[in-house]
Amino acid sequence: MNDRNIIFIGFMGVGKTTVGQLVAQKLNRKFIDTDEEIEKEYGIATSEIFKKFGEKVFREKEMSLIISLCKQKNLVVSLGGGAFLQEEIRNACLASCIVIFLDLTFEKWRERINLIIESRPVLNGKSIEEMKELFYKRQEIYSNHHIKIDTDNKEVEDIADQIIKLLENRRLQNLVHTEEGDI
Ligand SMILES: Nc1ncnc2c1ncn2[C@@H]1O[C@H](COP(=O)(O)OP(=O)(O)OP(=O)(O)O)[C@@H](O)[C@H]1O
Ligand SMILES: O=C(O)C1=C[C@@H](O)[C@@H](O)[C@H](O)C1
Ligand SMILES: [Mg+2]
Repeated sequence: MNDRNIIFIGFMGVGKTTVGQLVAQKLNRKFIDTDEEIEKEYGIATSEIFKKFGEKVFREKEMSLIISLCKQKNLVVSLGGGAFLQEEIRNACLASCIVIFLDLTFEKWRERINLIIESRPVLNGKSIEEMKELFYKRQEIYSNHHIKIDTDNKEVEDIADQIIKLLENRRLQNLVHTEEGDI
């Protein structure tokens, strides 16, 4: 496996934190969840940060944190679901890291709403139709990725194993290409 950071992107609740943590553990890499890092810094939950300081402050923190993480190596990083809205973040991640998009259909995502609704301020007060609209609107920003993983009906463990296998295959392919290029 090369030393580039592995970055997880995707809509709120698709499993970036859960899968990212497991991938890091299996690869013996340090894991960072950007939401958790920002929460640690403020000592309060994301929804409280939004309420007290506003979304703009959260997004600025998100930007400086992710840009600095992109300068490091060997990390597994799960981004907040809205981080890729910022072009600078997208560009930095795509240029220096392996960006993995965890995809989930809206039908499967809606089965998870109860697990996440309380802690995601962006979903707060939205009707299911509004959430659906946001879900589809966000797909465009997630189309900026290196690897896409369909996660419908898959266990977290299987998703993590699939990702590790894929990364290993890519590494082997790159080795072959490099050797061919050297001849
Ligand atoms: N493959 C899966 N199968 C079943 N449940 C899952 C799966 N992946 C994640 N979950 C559950 O869905 C919920 C949301 O997962 P998680 O917090 O990892 O999402 P996230 O992508 O990090 O969201 P956010 O962008 O808001 O940080 C959790 O309760 C988690 O246990
Ligand atoms: O999709 C979003 O805009 C967000 C997702 C969460 O991970 C948090 O970063 C925050 O709640 C905003
Ligand atoms: Mg998360």
